[in-house]
Amino acid sequence: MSLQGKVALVTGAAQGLGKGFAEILLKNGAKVALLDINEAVGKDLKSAFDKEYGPDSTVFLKCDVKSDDQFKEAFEAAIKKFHKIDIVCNNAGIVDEKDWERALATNLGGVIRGTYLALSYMKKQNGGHGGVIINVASMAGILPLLTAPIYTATKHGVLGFSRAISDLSRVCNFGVRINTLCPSFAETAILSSMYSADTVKDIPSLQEMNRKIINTVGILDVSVVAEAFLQLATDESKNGSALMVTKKHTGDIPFPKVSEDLANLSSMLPL
Ligand SMILES: NC(=O)C1=CN([C@@H]2O[C@H](COP(=O)(O)OP(=O)(O)OC[C@H]3O[C@@H](n4cnc5c(N)ncnc54)[C@H](O)[C@@H]3O)[C@@H](O)[C@H]2O)C=CC1
Ligand SMILES: CCCCCC(=O)/C=C/C=C\C/C=C\C/C=C\CCCC(=O)O
Repeated sequence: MSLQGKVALVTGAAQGLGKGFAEILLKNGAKVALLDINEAVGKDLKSAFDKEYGPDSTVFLKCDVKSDDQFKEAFEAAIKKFHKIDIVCNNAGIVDEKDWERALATNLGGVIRGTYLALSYMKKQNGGHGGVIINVASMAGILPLLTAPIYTATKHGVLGFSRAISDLSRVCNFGVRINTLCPSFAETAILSSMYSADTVKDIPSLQEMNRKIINTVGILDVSVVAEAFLQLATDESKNGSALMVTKKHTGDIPFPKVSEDLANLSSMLPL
């Protein structure tokens, strides 16, 4: 699928991976609605993008993904500006092991809200013309990160929700592909939480353990994760994929698609 003339909406777009996703979309000819809770950083990024891609290629919309109202208003403002939406990336996420309800509402709640809103605008049954949703989980959606159990739970939730809703979208012919991105550690501000009291509380040995984990698995460049994101957006054979991105390998996690072949269900369960 060519991105020329397509319209995308990215949450948590002001910095880090979201900024990388927005930039690769712009480089490939899409227009992008940049949503973020951080207005100052988001507006600075919009100004930088204006110089490179022209002022009509992006819009910055202040939006907290924890708020139904703000999220809906942002979708409406994006459609008012660009007249349609083809691609939605639910990327905003935080680490907060102390206020676990905030972490859950942001990481999992934000993805669920964003996915339902995207479907309501894009699915064919509502008069939409289809599209693609990319939800950002993490390798911590597949493996446990012992220093961040709440974060791990939210990302397992993102992956589970995305797999189920993508099966539903496929079986019900919504015309919307839904894929999940599962990166390992990448070079962004969120990594500082690996060494902060919010994550490791007052157990210094866990900080050392985090250092060892990161030294062992390495840190990805944002551009590598952005290329993987681009695959999920443009490759129309990717529908219900969960793409893992590590220093060694980028590839689909080989989950079975049970909804397409219920006949193999019993062989997958210990019944
Ligand atoms: N950097 C990494 O090592 C990895 C990050 N991820 C995930 O990638 C996503 C992006 O993270 P990074 O770019 O690394 O972090 P980051 O901290 O650099 O960027 C996160 C962005 O989300 C925004 N944000 C936070 N709460 C928000 C809210 N309630 N509403 C709207 N925007 C909000 C922030 O203002 C910020 O611009 C997150 O979901 C994270 O869990 C996944 C795997 C690895
Ligand atoms: C709490 C900080 C979160 C940082 C962002 C993030 O989501 C990073 C996740 C990376 C991996 C998490 C999963 C398990 C950790 C253990 C081994 C990692 C093996 C992955 C690999 O690269 O081979």
